[in-house]
Amino acid sequence: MTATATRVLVLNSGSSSVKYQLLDMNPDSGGGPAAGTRLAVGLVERIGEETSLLAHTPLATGGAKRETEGPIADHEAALKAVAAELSADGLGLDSPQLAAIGHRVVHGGLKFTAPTVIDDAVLAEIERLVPVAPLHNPANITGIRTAQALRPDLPQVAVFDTAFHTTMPEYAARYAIDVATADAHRIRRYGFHGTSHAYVSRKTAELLGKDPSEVNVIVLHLGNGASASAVAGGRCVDTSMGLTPLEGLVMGTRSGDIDPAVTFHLKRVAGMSEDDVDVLLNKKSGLVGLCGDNDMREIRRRIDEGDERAELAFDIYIHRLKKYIGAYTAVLGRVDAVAFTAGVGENAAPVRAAALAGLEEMGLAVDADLNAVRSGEPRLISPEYARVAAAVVPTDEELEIAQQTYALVSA
Ligand SMILES: Nc1ncnc2c1ncn2[C@@H]1O[C@H](COP(=O)(O)OP(=O)(O)O)[C@@H](O)[C@H]1O
Ligand SMILES: CC(=O)OP(=O)(O)O
Ligand SMILES: [Mg+2]
Repeated sequence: MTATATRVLVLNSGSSSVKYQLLDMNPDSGGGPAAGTRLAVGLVERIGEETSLLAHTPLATGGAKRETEGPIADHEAALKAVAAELSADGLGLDSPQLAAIGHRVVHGGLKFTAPTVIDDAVLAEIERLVPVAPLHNPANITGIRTAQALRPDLPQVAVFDTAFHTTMPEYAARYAIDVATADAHRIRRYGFHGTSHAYVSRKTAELLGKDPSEVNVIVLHLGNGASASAVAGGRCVDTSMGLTPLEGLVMGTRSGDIDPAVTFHLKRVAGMSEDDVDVLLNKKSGLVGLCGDNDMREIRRRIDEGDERAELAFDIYIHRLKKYIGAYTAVLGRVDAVAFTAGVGENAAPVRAAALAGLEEMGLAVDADLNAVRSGEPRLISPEYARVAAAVVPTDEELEIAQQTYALVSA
């Protein structure tokens, strides 16, 4: 790495999307903590469909957002299209200012508890974990391989969703199943979205004017994938996702918690195959399974029109969320704040209002005016009298990945 190489490209490859940001980590910082100035941001959606969309905004040049629609077959093609967009703005991957590429990797198992420079052995381990993150790790691997091919000389860093959760106590991480079987197959609760839970719990402490070590926070990361975590003094003590990102909350297309006997029943009685059940629970369940839509905007629109299926889906989603708020209040003993984040948590005021409704005895309340505010900034939505703060705290997985990546390669 040269002294002038202060930029980091972050790739957050999801099952059908890639989010990316190019950041400068050291804009004349005079040795202070790497801030992270965004030079370009973008998103490729609906990869593998006819109507893929690449939206790219070159912030460094002050250029407007450019949207390109048309089929993008796979993650490799998506990354090459992103590289071409960056080049068009003079921000190409060939830049000597690029210090590293940081990758979100969803499953890191037990081995990876910190950001890691990727070599063949690391890549092999991420590959070994594909069966426990089938929607995510393959996309992450393609992202890494494509980036390596474009810039073989650069450090590629993996930042794992699971890392933040490795502090969970054994009694929260273990399933109550035969210990020998669990250990032989490394079956335990790993938890995901950790980069977001870490970032948001820290930002929530900041919003309260406290040090992270002083506060207990329940973080509700509600995106398409969704998870809750209980964070005590900056350390994760429980989280809702498990061996895979299927456990826990009701999600866009995933069932979340379910009696495992449902799967035996589907195979023995309904005649479904292992793969059928996998697809059912991961892709055809959750909100989409309940009402045909996984986008909360569309669900709210349908409810406003009196659609009962959409309303029931919403109620099931909220009921599960409430159960986790209650459970994590008990786990933490004292809660200082409940923080909503990610696409639904940051934007859907009715979800926040419904999730906290009736929890006054637990010290929780929502101020309707504050809850209606739209802003990209962390903000309180609880009235002053509430014993527990409720907040909207926008997540920034890409910034967190960039900071962790830069800290590792510039050390
Ligand atoms: N304005 C909005 N109102 C309600 N829900 C929204 C809004 N914008 C986005 N969402 C929800 O956020 C989801 C995407 O969240 P996001 O955190 O980007 O998910 P992911 O990273 O899993 O793709 C959408 O599926 C939609 O349900
Ligand atoms: C782990 C996980 O569920 O990620 P996402 O929300 O990006 O699907
Ligand atoms: Mg996400």
